[in-house]
Amino acid sequence: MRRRVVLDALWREPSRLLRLVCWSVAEALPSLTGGYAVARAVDDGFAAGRPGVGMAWLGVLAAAWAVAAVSARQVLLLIAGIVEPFRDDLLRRVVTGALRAGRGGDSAAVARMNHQVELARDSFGAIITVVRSFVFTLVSVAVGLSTLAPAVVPLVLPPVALGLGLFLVSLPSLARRQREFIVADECTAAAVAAMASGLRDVTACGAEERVAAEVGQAVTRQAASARALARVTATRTLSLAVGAWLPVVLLLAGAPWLVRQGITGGVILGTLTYVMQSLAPALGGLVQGLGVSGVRLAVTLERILHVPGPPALHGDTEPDTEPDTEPDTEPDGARLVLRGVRFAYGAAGRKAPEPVIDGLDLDVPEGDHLAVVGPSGIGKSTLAALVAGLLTPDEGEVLVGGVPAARVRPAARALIPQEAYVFPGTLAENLTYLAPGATPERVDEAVAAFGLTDLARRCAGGPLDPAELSAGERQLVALARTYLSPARLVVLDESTCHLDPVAEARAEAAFAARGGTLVVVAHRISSALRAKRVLVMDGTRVRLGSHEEMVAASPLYADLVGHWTGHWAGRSEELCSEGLSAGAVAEDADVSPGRRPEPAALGGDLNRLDA
Ligand SMILES: Nc1ncnc2c1ncn2[C@@H]1O[C@H](COP(=O)(O)OP(=O)(O)OP(=O)(O)O)[C@@H](O)[C@H]1O
Repeated sequence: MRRRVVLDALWREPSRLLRLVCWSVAEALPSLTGGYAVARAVDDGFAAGRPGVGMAWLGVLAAAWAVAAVSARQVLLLIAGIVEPFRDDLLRRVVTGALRAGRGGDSAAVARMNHQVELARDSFGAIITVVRSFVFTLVSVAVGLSTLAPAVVPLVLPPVALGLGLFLVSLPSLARRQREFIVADECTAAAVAAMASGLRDVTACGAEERVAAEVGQAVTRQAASARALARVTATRTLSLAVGAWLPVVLLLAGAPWLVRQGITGGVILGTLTYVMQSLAPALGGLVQGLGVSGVRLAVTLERILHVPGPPALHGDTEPDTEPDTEPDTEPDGARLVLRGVRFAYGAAGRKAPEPVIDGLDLDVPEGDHLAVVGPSGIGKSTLAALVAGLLTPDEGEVLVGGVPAARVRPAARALIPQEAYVFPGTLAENLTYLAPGATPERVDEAVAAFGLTDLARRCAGGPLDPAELSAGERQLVALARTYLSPARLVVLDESTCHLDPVAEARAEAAFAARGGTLVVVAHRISSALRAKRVLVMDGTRVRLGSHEEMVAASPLYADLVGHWTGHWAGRSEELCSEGLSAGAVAEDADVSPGRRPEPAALGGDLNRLDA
């Protein structure tokens, strides 16, 4: 397919090709006459004491260069006449393909392909130029040398043939490495572009480490392919050394022998001119041009024409690096199902790491309100990231509305991490970032529901300076933003940790009343009390049930509740004196039967209990 497209472009207008051959002959005149003119200028002119004759031969050379300059212009126009229709043909295929695939509106895909078409066009033009130049130069030099002195031909053409052969032998592996490098380069560019365009969301979701690891992987892969390419490029340098410089060495070393054969100094100088002025640059251009443009043309044509190629990077063991084009899917509701989920941090190939989550089954029906509790470092945030599709399980599956979490349309679910993200814009802009169509009434409702009225009054429609907001205010903005969003699955990963208990209760109540499925990684045990069900993570064991069931069934949970109770029993009086709602405090301080009061020493923060 690729070969046919290229040959079609070359043979589309045979008369143009013929004219190109003719002008190429004219352009190669300096290569044909250069060495001969120099030899004659020296032997018959300057060395023979006839500078006029010498200058006349140099004049012949100058005339050849003048003809070559005019011819170069014609050659350029003729090559453009071949290359531009080639480009049009490719572009037509791209646009037609996009329309047939029903991607007429995907202007970004067409623009990307258009860029590939431009690359293919430039590469094709470069290849025609260097191959044509090398062929005509080689033939011209061979003719010129044979005319000048057949005895020097064995010192020049065999090394050139050897160098050319070496290059052609190394070409497939050079092409493969070059291709790998281009693909790796594109992967890095794609990873960085995706990161840059989604920076705000990356920060908002707390996915910095994961994204940095992904981009880092792409950079490492590119560095490896660059090193591999550099190694093969050394072969290219060797072929240039043999083809372009060995004849020079042979001529200089063999000069005494040549002189004994009756070869004059002028002829040796003329032969050196042929080698250094014509052959070496032409061979260099060929090696460089085919090595870079040839491979680029093959790769871009492969993309444009959808020809399946060899594995993209580093042989068969490497993962496929083609961008994942599977579209995001709208989930059917917000039921959350985990089946046999196992997840461990650590790079493939290293010693198998301990799983953070192992064999987890969980069914959270739509509309449920689940609190996740457990000691610090047990895997609550990992579970939240799996549910939000930021991590993919090593085994098992995480389904949201029947769709694998990583494939769920981003707008359908939201994860709010501890570190809330507020950008420098107005409060309204921050709140409607995930819901651009939200009415002012809805925004006011969210402002009231999350206790942002004071902040709204303070900034009076002006821009927020995130650095001037307290950590709690930033969390309230992030919570209200998600509240307004269309997400049906909301995961709060300790995203209320900077709020006081009253504000936390108000925020969770707002989300519970909003509908959809709510998963709260609890920062305080009061979150668990408000939830319909509690998931207690204890090592890789988990228990699920109502608060009462968990108090009875899980010693760890009973222990956590006990610590919390003791703390808040001591804090309630203090909170009342700070002017907080007595009802809210009473709710927070409510002690259900079965909770063991403990001293206040550990405070209300669940994470202060170690596993
Ligand atoms: N990016 C990572 N790479 C390697 N290990 C990690 C990574 N993130 C977390 N871990 C490890 O996984 C385990 C679970 O971490 P996770 O953050 O899920 O716990 P957690 O229960 O949310 O803790 P906390 O309540 O303190 O936030 C910990 O041992 C942690 O060190």
